[in-house]
Amino acid sequence: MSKVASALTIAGTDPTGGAGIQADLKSFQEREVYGMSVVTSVVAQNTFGVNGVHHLPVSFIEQQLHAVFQDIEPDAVKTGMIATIEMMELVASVLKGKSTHYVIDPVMVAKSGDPLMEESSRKVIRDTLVPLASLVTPNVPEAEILVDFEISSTDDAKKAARTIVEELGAGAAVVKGGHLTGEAVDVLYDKSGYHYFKSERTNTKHTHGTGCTFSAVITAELAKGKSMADAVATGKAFITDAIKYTLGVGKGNGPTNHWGHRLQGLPNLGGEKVE
Ligand SMILES: Nc1ncnc2c1ncn2[C@@H]1O[C@H](COP(=O)(O)OP(=O)(O)OP(=O)(O)O)[C@@H](O)[C@H]1O
Ligand SMILES: Cc1ncc(COP(=O)(O)O)c(N)n1
Repeated sequence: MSKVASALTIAGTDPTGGAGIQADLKSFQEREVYGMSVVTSVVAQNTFGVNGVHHLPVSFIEQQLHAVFQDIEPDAVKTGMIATIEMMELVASVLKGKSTHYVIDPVMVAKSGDPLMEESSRKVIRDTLVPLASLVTPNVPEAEILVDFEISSTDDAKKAARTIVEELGAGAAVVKGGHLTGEAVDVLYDKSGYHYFKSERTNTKHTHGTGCTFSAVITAELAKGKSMADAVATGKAFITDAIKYTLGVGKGNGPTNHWGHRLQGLPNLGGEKVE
């Protein structure tokens, strides 16, 4: 019997299921990868915003990581919300020297504007975790913090992606264009050069958890042995449909539709296309 690919997410929670660990596990499942999760912070949030954050003790995060790695070696790992320097150092110590694919979604601030990473940790992620990553997936504000310059165009995003690889030491970087205007263009830079992933911009407020889902799908594809460019292409196609076929769940900025990719041509299965 061939072994199913497995992926581990190390991240914070969203009890309403649209972002964080919950979105990651749904994405792994949709891509037919066995999903595992280690919780860093329990977040009381919904589609309106964040009401409270409870960081787990670092020793308990370590115990969870030990439980996973003692038993099931994941084919790929992704980190999302890693709020404190101590948590970053722990994750770095566990992943250092491992050949497992490692995707960092450097979650800093939720779409609602609520902080998910301590201010003091924002630069530290550059030195502790970024050099260990196969791929870093910042949005524009996160990339600006990592590279220390302003990003207001796809050209700036190109420069940022290259800087994250050549100066900060990541294997690859994709700077997402969700926060820019015009078509939604994501720029990947890896050892083979630049790759562009473009889609129409859907006019919707229901984009809670887009970054989590995008990076989780990429992680799942890497776990299955896909190339970096193919994995990002699948992530982009998946998130485009997940945004396009809105679910109408939640009273605020709703979650994306993890079944969206199944709905192409079948718009009555539970998602409404945003026109
Ligand atoms: N309105 C939109 N229409 C189409 N694609 C979009 C839209 N907004 C974002 N995207 C795409 O969604 C993915 C995630 O990008 P985004 O910049 O929103 O990430 P993010 O800010 O980290 O997300 P989040 O913080 O909500 O998890 C990218 O592939 C981006 O191009
Ligand atoms: C635990 C956790 N991780 C990541 C996000 C980012 O998602 P968004 O920016 O869409 O709120 C979030 N809200 N919560």
